[in-house]
Amino acid sequence: MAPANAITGWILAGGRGTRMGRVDKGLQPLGDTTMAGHVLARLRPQVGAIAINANRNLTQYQALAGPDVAVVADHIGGFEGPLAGLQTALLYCSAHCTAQGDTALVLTAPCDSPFLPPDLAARLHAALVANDADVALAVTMETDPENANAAPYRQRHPVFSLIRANLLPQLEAWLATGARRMEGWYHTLSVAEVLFDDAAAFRNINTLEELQRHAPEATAATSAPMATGPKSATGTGTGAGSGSEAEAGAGVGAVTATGAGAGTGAGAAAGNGDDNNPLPVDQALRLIAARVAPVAETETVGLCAALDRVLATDIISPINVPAYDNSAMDGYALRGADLPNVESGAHPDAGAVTLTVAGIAYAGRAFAGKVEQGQCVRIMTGAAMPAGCDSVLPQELAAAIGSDSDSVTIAAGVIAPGANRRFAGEDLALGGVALAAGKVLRPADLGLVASLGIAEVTVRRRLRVAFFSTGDELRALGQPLDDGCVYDSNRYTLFGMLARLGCEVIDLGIVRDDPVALEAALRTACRDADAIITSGGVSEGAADYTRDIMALLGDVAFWKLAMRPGRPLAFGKVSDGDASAWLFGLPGNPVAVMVSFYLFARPALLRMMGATAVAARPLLLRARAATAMRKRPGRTEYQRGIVAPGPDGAPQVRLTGAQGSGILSSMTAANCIVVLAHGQGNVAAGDMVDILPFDGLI
Ligand SMILES: Nc1nc2c(c(=O)[nH]1)N[C@H]1C(S)=C(S)[C@@H](COP(=O)(O)OP(=O)(O)OC[C@H]3O[C@@H](n4cnc5c(N)ncnc54)[C@H](O)[C@@H]3O)O[C@H]1N2
Ligand code: MOO
Ligand SMILES: [Mg+2]
Repeated sequence: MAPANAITGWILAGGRGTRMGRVDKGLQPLGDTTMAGHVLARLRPQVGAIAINANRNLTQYQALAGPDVAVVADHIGGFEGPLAGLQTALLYCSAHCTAQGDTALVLTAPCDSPFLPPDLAARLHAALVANDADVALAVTMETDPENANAAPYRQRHPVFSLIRANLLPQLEAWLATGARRMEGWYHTLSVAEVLFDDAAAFRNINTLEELQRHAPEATAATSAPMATGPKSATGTGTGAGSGSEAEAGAGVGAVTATGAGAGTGAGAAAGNGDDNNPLPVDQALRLIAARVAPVAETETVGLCAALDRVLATDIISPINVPAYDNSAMDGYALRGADLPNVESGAHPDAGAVTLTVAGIAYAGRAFAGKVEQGQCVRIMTGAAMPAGCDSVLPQELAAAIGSDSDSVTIAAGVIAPGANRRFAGEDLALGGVALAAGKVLRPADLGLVASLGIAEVTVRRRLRVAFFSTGDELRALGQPLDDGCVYDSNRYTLFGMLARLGCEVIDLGIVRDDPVALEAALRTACRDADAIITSGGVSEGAADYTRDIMALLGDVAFWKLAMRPGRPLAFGKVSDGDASAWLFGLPGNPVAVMVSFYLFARPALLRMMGATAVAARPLLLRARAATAMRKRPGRTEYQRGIVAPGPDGAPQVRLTGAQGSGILSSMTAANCIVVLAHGQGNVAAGDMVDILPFDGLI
């Protein structure tokens, strides 16, 4: 078979188009066709077959490409980036390509690179064969446009690669760790780099402005004859990633960290989540945060019912609060210009003035007249400032009050002009954002909304979370405790943690280590819930079917995390027909289930509830260690602690005693978790450590 025939051209058009305002990039007009149209035209002569990998507007792509081109959506949903696109390519190839086994090859090209070289396939193929590599990818020499004197550097373009289709199992294993960057996976393969002279051929178009600018050139390019001719390949190596959006937007690494409690500290090595390379906590947090999204549905509820719910839309203040300038004190409203001049005399009485009381202003009953020079008004806290007045003398600061309360004497320097006056709108300004969407409504927020005269608010619907315990050894309350059995405590801890978060809970009970029962429970949970929390069965036990069934029903990664407790964790999406739910498979040990919940499930559930990233992040504080603490570097440890004021009044923390992950009493005794960072070693008494206080967390 001629090399070109063994190659399936795979146009990566499944991105979100984030940098272009979320438009479907491939369908953006460019010259005489669309961006994907150019890529198609340039790839077609180079390959045996061609397919477009798109996640939106599949019909339009089909119309653009014609009937001989397959249009294929990602196998895993959620716009997971080019590596998911590549997985789809390899799956597609195993089912549809004429070539199979060693000879089947996929050539990827992003839909936003309309100037790709006409000899891309030929040169990558020559290098792949010459080096007996898994992948051949394009490299260019680039110079820094900001610094003409800087040395040129090698730029790898992983989205322009020729890859063996039989690498599907390796790719799937890699994806199962949650990793999504093309370059990351390529580091595990043998890669041949091919240096192309024409760096401009790999330009990708990221903005509408660039699209317009390149239009004339693009039109010319499609009609130009295609040059061919392989050049020599260079060996394997590493380099920087391509600037293509397809790659940049793909990796979960592009998502900002979610947070506290991660504590990887300096020197956290990148792990992929297996036994030998446990995944650092912050990486797992990022992987999870990159996938979950808030539920879309909202509801409008009365103010009291909104407590602990998540605000769905900004609350814009319909009024100024306070609505009018008013007094902060009971006393005398006056004109600042009438105050005695501090400089006017050495004798304390020298600068005193006496003002005539012209009337009285109550909260809710304003003084209607105008205050003239030399006058003041007796005023109560909250009463509107009388016209002409800008300052209030608290009554206890008056030097003297006339016998009929008809005058008040003020000494020099007692108050400054403008004192004790509250301005209209100083709390909340008319038209301003009083509360922003994503706020978890607390008592102060209810009060603030009420101060605006607003009786109802729009909140996200409650999150529905199903949960169950797994394990044949578990007994429900009320059952006799047979030999070798334990009462199911995790379901009660989970109930408490979920209820505190304000979730609608669906308790699916204890599920035996039986594939049929586990599958039924997961399918039910998928249909009824947004998220599923299970405990147990995520480690390696011989009797555990949990992992197999989770994997069967969804795209679930089983990680080993660099943390203790809570080392094993399953996370992913399980589906039943159209229904799907995010699954958090927490470890069975009773402390591990809680730590994993607070660390991973809680922030993700809060994000799904619509809370802002900041609200979802647990708060870490510092406290002094009262005693030494043993700690092994290379994993984050979550020890149970009791924090209290030390001899100097500053927070001081001691451990609760035995820290085994089965010792639930360590959690009940604790009022905080001591978070010992990934890189940290033993802690000496007196060292400062991070703590996660339970108040606010649980
Ligand atoms: N060979 C290895 N063994 C284990 C590893 C490992 O990495 N390699 N990890 C250990 C760690 S760490 C944990 S944590 C556990 C997690 O195991 P599973 O998630 O598979 O949980 P189970 O085996 O089902 O149960 C563990 C433990 O917890 C008790 N349990 C479970 N559910 C409940 C419940 N609802 N209420 C009360 N107690 C429960 C269960 O009886 C076990 O004692 O794996 C280690 N092993
Ligand atoms: O997660 Mo396990 O609890 O570390 O013992
Ligand atoms: Mg187990």
